[in-house]
Amino acid sequence: MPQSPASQALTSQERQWLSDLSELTHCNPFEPRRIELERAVLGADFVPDGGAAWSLNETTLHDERPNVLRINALAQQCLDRLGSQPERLAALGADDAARYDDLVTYALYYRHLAGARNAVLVAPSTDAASRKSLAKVWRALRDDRERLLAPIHPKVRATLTDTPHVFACLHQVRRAFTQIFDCLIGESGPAARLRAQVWQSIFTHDMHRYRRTLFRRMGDLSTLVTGPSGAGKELVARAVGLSQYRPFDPEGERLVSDASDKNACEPFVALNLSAMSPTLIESELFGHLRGAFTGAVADRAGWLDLCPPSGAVFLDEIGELDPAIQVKLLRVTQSRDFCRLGDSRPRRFEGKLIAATNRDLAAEMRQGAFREDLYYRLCSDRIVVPSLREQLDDRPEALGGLIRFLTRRVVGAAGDSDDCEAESLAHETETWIRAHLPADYAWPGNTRELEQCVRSVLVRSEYRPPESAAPRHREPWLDSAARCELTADELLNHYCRKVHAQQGGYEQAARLLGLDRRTVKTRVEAANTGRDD
Ligand SMILES: Nc1ncnc2c1ncn2[C@@H]1O[C@H](COP(=O)(O)OP(=O)(O)OP(=O)(O)O)[C@@H](O)[C@H]1O
Repeated sequence: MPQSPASQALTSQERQWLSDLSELTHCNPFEPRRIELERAVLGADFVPDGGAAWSLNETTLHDERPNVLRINALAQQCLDRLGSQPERLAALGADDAARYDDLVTYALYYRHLAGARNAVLVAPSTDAASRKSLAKVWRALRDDRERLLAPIHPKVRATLTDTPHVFACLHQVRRAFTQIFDCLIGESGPAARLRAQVWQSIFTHDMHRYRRTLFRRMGDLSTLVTGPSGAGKELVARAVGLSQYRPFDPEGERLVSDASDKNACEPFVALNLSAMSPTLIESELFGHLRGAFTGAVADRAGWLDLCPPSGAVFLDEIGELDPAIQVKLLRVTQSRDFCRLGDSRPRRFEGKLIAATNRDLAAEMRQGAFREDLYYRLCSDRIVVPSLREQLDDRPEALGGLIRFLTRRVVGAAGDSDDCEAESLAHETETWIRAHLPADYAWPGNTRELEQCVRSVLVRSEYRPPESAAPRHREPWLDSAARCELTADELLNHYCRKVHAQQGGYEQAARLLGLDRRTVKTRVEAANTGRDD
């Protein structure tokens, strides 16, 4: 068997390039580091595309980004070159073989799993037709991988990951990417950081370790999603829940524990605790035996029972949970055990628990309204969802992108004429908002409110904000200006920021202010860094 360090099969340049590509395949695609790795892999071929991290916009789909297309082409060239020299592959040591395997995995992901046409593969419930497509993709990927790895020395090849696990991981990556990239939209810094947090909650910060061992254990960690109402907590929970690892069974050519498994429910079940009585919550979660309470006419399995190992139960508004049920839930988070109402036989919860709240759970805990031990069980993996206001403070232009996304959803854009309809509604809504709402409007209902605003403009050509949102806070810098406490520079910085927020872009603000775009940007950034209001 060839020894790792002695292997001369790769030149040092090739080894470095493969190492960079390997890092790229294992990094969080929503962190700025991903862009740096693209730059390292592409060298002079890298094209700056303006983004600090991947985000959805109307023109670029993730697998159509120019840098991704270039990396794909380079990966294919490298595969062709090494493939035409099997004697070099036969001489690879274990470390180099692992690097080469990452190249193969990368190329096969883009060949077989990425791309809009394969969206059917990642749908949560799998019908017969999509199972057939999945089996077809599996066979193609397996055969390609076998062929590409065949020249490697058998003993070295045995150290590489087995193909079903590779396929299961790639499928999971595809599902997670779709859930995060396509559903959690927003071009601001806080929205980008949210996507990165969600990816990390699924795969942790170390994808190597995740693929080696953690993929089996993530269900043991509960996730807590916090943030204001309507900001997208359920969307985040859904993204995490639907992106859990599902092993692949090569015999049955299917992902294990899919919705067709006996007794298993859908992989993501959401319960809104604030809308249910304590008895109903217990019965829904834990299940009950016949006669356990008035109205329990038959035995019933709870969602904790029905949830498949790769699924998730989402408890919305966890802050409202009755103290007696908190105790039972604590047991589930500690030992995964629970009993049905009226039963003493312990049962096991196999899935993942995700909870959300818009309350300050730490404060509730200090006041004794929420159990401390349960709080600490839940908060090891916490995702904080930013408010819409935070997103717009960071980047006022993000409003346009969000409106376009929501109008497409409202109009249901599917073809060219629907697209035009959505575009015109988006324009109408944005114009209305900029003309009628203050630039610093608080959006107390967050993205949900923005969606309502889109609908309202569609129906009534106007939007009436809730009364509670009407009183606006007065920006402190205006008071400082009235007291003549600001320097001319500070005054101009704040004024530029206000105009920029109202106009929604640097270009427009520069026109109105009679300044050049760069000056406006510098002054807005100076006002933001000062953060004195
Ligand atoms: N980042 C986002 N991208 C796309 N849509 C979003 C985003 N955030 C929120 N939405 C949309 O806003 C609405 C409210 O989202 P969601 O129900 O997830 O909020 P929530 O924080 O769970 O609210 P609540 O606290 O009231 O339960 C949904 O229609 C959702 O699709």
